[in-house]
Amino acid sequence: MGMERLVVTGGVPLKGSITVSGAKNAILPLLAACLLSKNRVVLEGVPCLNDVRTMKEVLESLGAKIKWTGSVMEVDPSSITSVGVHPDLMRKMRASNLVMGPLLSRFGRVKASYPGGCTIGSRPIDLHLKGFIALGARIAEDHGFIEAEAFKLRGTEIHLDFPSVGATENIMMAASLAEGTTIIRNAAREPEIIDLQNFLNKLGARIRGAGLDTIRIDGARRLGKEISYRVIPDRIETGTFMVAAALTQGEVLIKNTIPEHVEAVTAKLREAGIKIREEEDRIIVSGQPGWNALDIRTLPFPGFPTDMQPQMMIFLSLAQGTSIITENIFENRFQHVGEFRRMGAQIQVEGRSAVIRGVSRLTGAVVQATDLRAGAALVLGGLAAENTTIIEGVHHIDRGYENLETRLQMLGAKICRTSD
Ligand SMILES: CC(=O)N[C@H]1[C@@H](OP(=O)(O)OP(=O)(O)OC[C@H]2O[C@@H](n3ccc(=O)[nH]c3=O)[C@H](O)[C@@H]2O)O[C@H](CO)[C@@H](O)[C@@H]1O
Ligand SMILES: C=C(OP(=O)(O)O)C(=O)O
Repeated sequence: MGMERLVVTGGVPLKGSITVSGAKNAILPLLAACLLSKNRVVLEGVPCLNDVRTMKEVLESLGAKIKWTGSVMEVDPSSITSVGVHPDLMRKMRASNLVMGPLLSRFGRVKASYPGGCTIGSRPIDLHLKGFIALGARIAEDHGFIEAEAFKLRGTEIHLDFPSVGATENIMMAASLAEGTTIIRNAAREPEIIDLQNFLNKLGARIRGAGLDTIRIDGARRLGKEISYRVIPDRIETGTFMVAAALTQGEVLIKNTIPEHVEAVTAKLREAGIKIREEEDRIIVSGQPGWNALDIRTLPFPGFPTDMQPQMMIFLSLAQGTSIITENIFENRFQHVGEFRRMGAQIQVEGRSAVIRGVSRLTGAVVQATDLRAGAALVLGGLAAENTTIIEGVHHIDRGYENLETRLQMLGAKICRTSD
C-alpha cells in the first residue's frame, strides 16, 4: 500500500448521529490483563484499530490463541509459551509495556525492550519498574532490554510520584496475583482504571478503590473465571466528535457515550458558548457561529485530558479572542502547532503554554499528522477550513480512530482517503 492521505473539504456543518467505539485506552490494558487468566475470555465492543491489532500480535507472539470477529474478541491465554516481547512490537506501540505486569506475576518472569520515546514526550517507565521492585521483583537492564524476575510477588504499599495511568494499570495487574495486599497511593483515577478493576474483579480478583487516588488489591491465588466483558466507550472519541460538531456549527447526536467521562470537555465547550445536552448515554452538541476564547490546563483525570488538547487548540484557533493552553502531562505535545499555522492559525508556544489568537477563518493546506490526536485535530481543522486540506501520516490516526472518514461522511463531511 502506498502513502495514504485524508482529503478534507471544509465548510459543511455536520448533522446526524454517530456511535462511539470501545475505548482504545481501556481495551489495551484489558487485553494485557487476559494474560493473568487461566481460561478463555470474551471481550465485546472491541474497536477495530491498529493499536488493537498490535496488542493482538503481542499476545499471539507470546502463545495466546485469539479469534476476532467484528467487535468480539475471544482470547485463550492457556497456551502461553513465551515471556519475551519482541522489540519491534514494543517500538510499534508504547502500550505493549502493559503486558509486563501480568507476565511477571503469572509466570515470574518477563523480558522486554524499553518502549522508547515518541513525538509527544520521552515517556519513561521508571514508575512501572519501581512498582515491580516494591512488589519484590529483581530487575536487570542490559542493552535496552529489561528483565524482571520474581519467584512470588508480595503485596506492599506503593506511593506513585505522579498518577501515571500505565504504571497504575501495570501495578494493579501485577498485584492481583501477588501474595497479600497492595495499596497504590496517588493512583491515576481515569475511567479506564475503573474498567480494568471491573474486568479483573469479574475474572476473580479482589480490587477496590479504582477511580479514587488509593487502590487496594488483595492478591488472589488464581484468576480464571470464564467471562465475557464489554469495554467502556472511548471518551476521547466522544470529545473529538463533540468538537467536530461545534467547529462546523453543526448538530450531532453522539451515541454510546458516558457523559460523566467527558465532563471536563463539556464544561470547556459550554464556557465557549456551545450548547450541549446530556442524556443517559448520549450527548447532543449544537454549534453556532462565534465562540469565546478559553484558558485550558491539561491535568490527570478528572482534569482536562491531554488527549483532547490538540482538538481543543484547533477549535480555539477560530474563537473570538485569545486563549491559553497549558500542557502539563507531556513535555513535547505541541508539534501540531506548526501544522495548524500552515492552515492560518495564530499560535505562539512559550514553554509549556500555547497562546492562541483567534482568527476568523482557516484555509486548507497540506499538513502532517505528527501523532494520533494531532492527526484528529487536523481532520477537525480541515472540516472547518476553507478549501481542501490534505493530511499525511494517516497511520497515526488509524491507531486510535475506527474508520474515521466513513463515519464522518455519514454526518455529511466531505472527506475521503486516497493512496498512491
Ligand atoms: C494506552 C494509554 O492508556 N495511553 C494513555 C496513557 O498513557 P501513559 O499511561 O503512557 O501515560 P502516563 O499517565 O503514564 O504518563 C503521564 C506522565 O507521566 C510520565 N511518566 C509515566 C510513567 C513513568 O513511569 N514515569 C513517568 O515519568 C510520562 O512521561 C508523562 O509525562 O495516559 C496518558 C495520560 O492521560 C494518555 O495521554 C495516553 O493516551
Ligand atoms: C497518546 C496516546 O496514546 P498512547 O499512550 O497509546 O501513545 C493517545 O491516545 O492520545
